[in-house]
Amino acid sequence: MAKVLVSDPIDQVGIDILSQVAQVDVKTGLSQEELIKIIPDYDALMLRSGTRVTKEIIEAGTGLKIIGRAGVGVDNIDVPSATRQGIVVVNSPEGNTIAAAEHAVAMMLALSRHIPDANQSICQKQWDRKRFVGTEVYKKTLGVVGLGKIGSHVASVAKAMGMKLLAYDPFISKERADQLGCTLVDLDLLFSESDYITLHVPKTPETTHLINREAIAKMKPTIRIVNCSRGGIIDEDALAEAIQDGKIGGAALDVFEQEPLGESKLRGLNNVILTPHLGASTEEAQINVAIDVAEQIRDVLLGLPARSAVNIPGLTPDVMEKLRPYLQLAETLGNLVGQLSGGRIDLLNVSLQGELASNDSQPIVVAAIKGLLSEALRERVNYVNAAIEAKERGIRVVETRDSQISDYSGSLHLEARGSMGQHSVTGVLLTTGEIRITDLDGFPINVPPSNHMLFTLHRDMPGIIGKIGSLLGSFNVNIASMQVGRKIVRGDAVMAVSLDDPLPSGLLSEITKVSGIRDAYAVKLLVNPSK
Ligand SMILES: NC(=O)c1ccc[n+]([C@@H]2O[C@H](COP(=O)([O-])OP(=O)(O)OC[C@H]3O[C@@H](n4cnc5c(N)ncnc54)[C@H](O)[C@@H]3O)[C@@H](O)[C@H]2O)c1
Ligand SMILES: O=C(O)[C@H](O)COP(=O)(O)O
Repeated sequence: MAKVLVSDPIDQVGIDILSQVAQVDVKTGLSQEELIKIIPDYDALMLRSGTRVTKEIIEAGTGLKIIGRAGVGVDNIDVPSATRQGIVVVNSPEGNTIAAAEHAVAMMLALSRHIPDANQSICQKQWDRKRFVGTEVYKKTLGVVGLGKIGSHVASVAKAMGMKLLAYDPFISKERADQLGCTLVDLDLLFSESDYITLHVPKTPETTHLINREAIAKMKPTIRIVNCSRGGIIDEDALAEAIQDGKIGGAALDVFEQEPLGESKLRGLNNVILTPHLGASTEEAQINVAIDVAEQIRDVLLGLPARSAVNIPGLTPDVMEKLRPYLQLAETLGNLVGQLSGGRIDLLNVSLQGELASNDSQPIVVAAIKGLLSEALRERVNYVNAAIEAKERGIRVVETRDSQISDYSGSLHLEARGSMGQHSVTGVLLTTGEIRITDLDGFPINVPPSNHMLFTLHRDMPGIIGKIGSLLGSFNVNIASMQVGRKIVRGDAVMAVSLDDPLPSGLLSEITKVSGIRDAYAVKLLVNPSK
């Protein structure tokens, strides 16, 4: 039975889903060393933002197939290392959107009406109404930085409260901003015109310290800043200084450069509200993310695709069902062209022809690369790391589509070029789902792939087929089927022979010595025996 480690608190509903297919161990608060020690035992890891999944943990997790983040941000996971190791990383992109957006709105209103300070004062038995006169958000300008899922919801709620909306998001269309009632502006204008700023961007090199001394200098002295996105988007020292110097009106932060928050100048300042990364902490959001991620872990452990993988294209089960035979076709052809080419490959051309050209090509291209590399990398290559392995090996992958080309309803053509020359193969799927190899190096053939195959390039002349047959017979190798493809009579031809047995060592070189044989290739393909 598969084993899943849950290293942060997640809702029981997630544990129940995982328990259908795996032994689930919940061990929270582990140190890096403890995690490194136990992770080799597990097939899957499920976590929130509390666990840092470093390169060392990933390298120790030799059995890991999937890491599931019960939330949005995967910045606590070394995704490139997971990808290199072929581990799928999944998250829940929408499960906590509403929770985080509502927290941002709550922070904005709490800042405006001094709610935490007023609460503290009344708890200290004071009745101070003068000190806590607030401001209304109605008719004030809110600058939304990042108009994605959370930013959009905040914008809609703010609109309903009568706020004017400015937005900065270089990746969002004017139409989308218009739909939300936001005016898209540049950052400088957003800084100078806003009464409130709310941040909803991922942490990237561009967004790190987006709110710094220079940015603060452009803002109104009454500005209130809310950050419920990621720590580090605000320069916390610059912010604390600006609050102390009265250069801004206030700030509410849910996320911090270091979490848990250590020594910080922000603690205890007037007009500053701090919460311990509570954006996603609602009952509803925790149920949503736990179900979303646990289901994906369960599916991957059962060999099904994940719907929200961050390091491979997410495929819904119905799309996967449709694509599965094509992935098998692409992998088989990739494996075949890789073995024909041998040596170092520099270029793989993947051409989707006919009806196949209308499919989502990315998984098909990845399957072809996986097949190509499987000779060298065996089970180390999978759908997650195939593209990165190809890149690291200097293999340029070019994809073309032509809906006009195919003789069949849809075909896949692969061409590999490398240190030992160039080879091409074409294959199709029959209506039964079976694969046919329909072309090899430009010669038309029609053969199903089989576990043991022999291909020759030879001169089309009398007697050559008989000689190959006798040679195979003399080594006790049984022929299952044989076919010759040629373009002109007595020109060049290819022979595709399916064998019941592997080619014994030494036989291939005997075959190449037969007069008229230009080249011969022994190929092993992984073929489902039922097909
Ligand atoms: N506090 C919490 O508990 C909590 C909960 C959920 C999400 N989050 C965080 O909130 C943030 C937003 O999440 P989301 O689900 O809305 O993500 P999202 O991907 O839907 O939206 C992010 C938006 O930021 C925009 N963006 C990217 N780079 C930008 C840049 N340089 N300048 C301006 N805009 C830029 C993108 O175009 C996108 O529209 C993320 O950082 C996420 O990790 C925090
Ligand atoms: O990225 C997220 O989903 C939020 O930061 C929530 O993090 P959490 O799951 O640790 O609450």
